Amino acid sequence: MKKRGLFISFEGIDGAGKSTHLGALARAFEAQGRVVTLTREPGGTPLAEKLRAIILNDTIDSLTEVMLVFAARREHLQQLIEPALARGEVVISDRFTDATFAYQGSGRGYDWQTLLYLERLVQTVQGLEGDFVRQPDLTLWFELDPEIAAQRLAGARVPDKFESQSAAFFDRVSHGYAQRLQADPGRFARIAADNPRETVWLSVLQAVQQKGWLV
Ligand SMILES: Nc1ncnc2c1ncn2[C@@H]1O[C@H](COP(=O)(O)OP(=O)(O)O)[C@@H](O)[C@H]1O
Ligand SMILES: Cc1cn([C@H]2C[C@H](O)[C@@H](COP(=O)(O)OP(=O)(O)O)O2)c(=O)[nH]c1=O
Repeated sequence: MKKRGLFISFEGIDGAGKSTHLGALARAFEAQGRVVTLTREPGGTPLAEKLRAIILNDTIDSLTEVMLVFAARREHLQQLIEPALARGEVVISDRFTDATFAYQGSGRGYDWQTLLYLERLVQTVQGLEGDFVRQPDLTLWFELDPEIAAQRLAGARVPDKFESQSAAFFDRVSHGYAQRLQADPGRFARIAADNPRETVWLSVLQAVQQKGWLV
């Protein structure tokens, strides 16, 4: 029998440790016989990757940025995520829509209500029982003090447009994630990302096991 598709997103401020564990989670699912699509936002398709390059590197007005992010998401959903879920795969995405609320909404101060409207518009997809708004089945929120994240990133890689933002910006981004969790607590698992890598990995595994998706 075909397995039900699963959609998992990784969220948190830059440097929180998401990329460190994405591949390991994919391998854990593959070891238990699941087909995994590993992807990221902005990006995941050729067009969305082109938009990513603009979003991450160009200085653009905040509404333009929001629309590019959502355009990339629509393309990503339609071309990659929905087909993979329909095939019964596990889709693991390095960021999804919560990042828009955290970065464009709380970080940059873009109007939250407009983001909610665009989210509904862009993420409405067709299901067997009618249209619904696609959200991840589980969002792993890597929670880390912005000061620690900045220390980890210093020297690790050349910062892009967002990574070079101030600690105050990332404080606001963290509050944005907290607000998203409050609005839909059942979808989130909080990962204490200030722990050593091995402990963080066990928290990731435990969150997925608690859902009954891995043994
Ligand atoms: N638990 C941890 N403790 C210390 N350093 C870490 C930990 N997890 C990741 N790192 C390091 O911190 C940096 C940022 O991690 P990364 O996974 O790239 O974060 P993100 O994908 O969330 O931006 C990398 O240099 C990584 O090796
Ligand atoms: C998905 C998304 C990402 N972003 C930002 C957050 C990150 O700083 C950046 C790219 O994320 P990420 O892939 O985590 O960066 P890296 O490859 O350097 O680890 O895009 C937004 O501002 N809004 C969004 O909706």
